[in-house]
This record gives sequence, structure tokens and C-alpha cells, in this order.
Amino acid sequence: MAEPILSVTKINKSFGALKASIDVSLDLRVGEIHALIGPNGAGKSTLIKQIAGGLQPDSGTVRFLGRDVTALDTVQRAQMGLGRTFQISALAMEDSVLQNVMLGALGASGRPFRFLRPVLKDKALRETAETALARVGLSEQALMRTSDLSHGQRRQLEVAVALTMRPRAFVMDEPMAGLGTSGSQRLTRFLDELRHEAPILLVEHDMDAVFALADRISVLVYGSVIATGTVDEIRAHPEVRRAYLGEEE
Ligand SMILES: Nc1ncnc2c1ncn2[C@@H]1O[C@H](COP(=O)(O)OP(=O)(O)OP(=O)(O)O)[C@@H](O)[C@H]1O
Repeated sequence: MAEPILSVTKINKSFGALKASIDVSLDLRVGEIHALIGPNGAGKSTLIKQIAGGLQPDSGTVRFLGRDVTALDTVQRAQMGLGRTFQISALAMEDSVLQNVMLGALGASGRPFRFLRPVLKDKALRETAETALARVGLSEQALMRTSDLSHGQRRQLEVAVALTMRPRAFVMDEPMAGLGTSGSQRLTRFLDELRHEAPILLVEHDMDAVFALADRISVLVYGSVIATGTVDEIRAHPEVRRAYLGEEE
């Protein structure tokens, strides 16, 4: 079988006496959504940070597109095509929706920011941004101020910004958080298609979305992956039911 797009091998990370990642291994294959679930404090965000490059593991490796990227920082991994949905705070609230996406596209192009004004008139960049907005369903909001968007629309905007980077894989940290039912159903449909363009490692608490979307699920408890499998395998897994799903029933 071809090498996975992204793989994590025996990652360990401690904060003082607390072991937040213990021998964590998982991979992301072409065309799939691999969901990472687990109770609060299980170590999901810590793992995502080590995959995206914001946090160095104490030991273990991260490989992306056939290359060991463990020593690379977030920007270098993003430039290789590791798309991460940005936190809301990364958006420029006073700027328009379109401008935010154009800034993302500019970052991907590697051009310097000192020519910002002419760049905002750049036709190719504008088209890239407009295409990304259309794909997430935000075309009509393009000229609105970002601060006037609803919470769900900001989430869609983060995905649009990530799309302009032409990612080869996505890492998404709770994209459904704060979305209403229709918002999360809409994003679910979108991610369902997006996986064929670039596979998605999805951290998500919304179990309806996880069960609807995931090709595989890994369950993290106290820093360890206790199971990886299909939706049916995970639903039926006794240790998972006890450690995680049980608490929601
Ligand atoms: N920078 C840090 N310094 C010390 N402890 C940390 C740090 N970051 C995370 N932790 C601890 O590591 C453990 C794992 O945290 P993490 O945020 O990765 O969990 P999580 O699964 O993402 O939780 P949630 O679902 O609530 O977001 C927690 O006990 C947390 O308090």
C-alpha cells in the first residue's frame, strides 16, 4: 500500500509530570476522514499541535508527503501543504470577508506583505479567494465585515482561508463547535466532498458528524490511543464504550 499522506509514529509529550501524549501512532490516507475523539483533556489538541508544528514532541516522528517534518515549524509545514483550520482569532475582524481570504491566498503565494494594497487588486488572487468563498457557501457575504458574520459563517471562512493554500491534507480542530444543526449539517456535506481532494484529520466532539463522516476513528484517552477502527468497530469496542461513549449516554 502507498505510504500514508501523514503519519505520526510513537509520539511522546510530557508537561512536567503529566504525560499528554504516550506512544501515539496514527496515519492519514488518501481520500479519508480520520476522526480523533476522546474526553476533555485526553490530549487531542496537544497531538494536533505536534502534527501542525506548533509544539515539538519529546520523542517520535511526524512524516508528511514522504518526508520527516518533525523538526519543521508550522509555517514550513503549511507551505508543504498541511492545511489547518485557523482559530477565529487569526481572522482580521475589521477587514472584509474577501480580504481575509485574499490575505490567506497571499500567504500561500509566498509574496511579501509590504505590497499589500496592490495585491488586494490582484485579479488572480481575487479569483482564488472568490472560488474558495463560493465553495464554502459565503459568496454573498464576500464584502461584509468579518466581525458581522455569525459564528458559523466565521467557521466557514476559516475553511475558505485554508482552501486557498491548496492543501494536500487538512488538520481540523473542532470545526463544528458552536454551529447550529443546519450549520453542522452543511459543513458535514462539505467535508464529505473535501476528503477526496485532501484527506482530513478531524478532531470533533459532535458525534453525529463523526459517525456520519469518519472512515476511521482513533480514540484517545489519557494521552494514549486505545483503539483505531471503522465507525462500527469503534461503536462496538468495549473499552471505548466504557472510557468514552458511556459518559455521553
Ligand atoms: N502547555 C501546557 N502546559 C501544561 N499542561 C498542558 C499544556 N497543554 C495541555 N496541557 C495538559 O495536557 C492535557 C491534555 O490537554 P489537551 O488540551 O491536549 O486535551 P484535549 O483532548 O484537547 O481536551 P479538550 O477536548 O478539552 O480540548 C491536559 O491535562 C492539559 O491540562
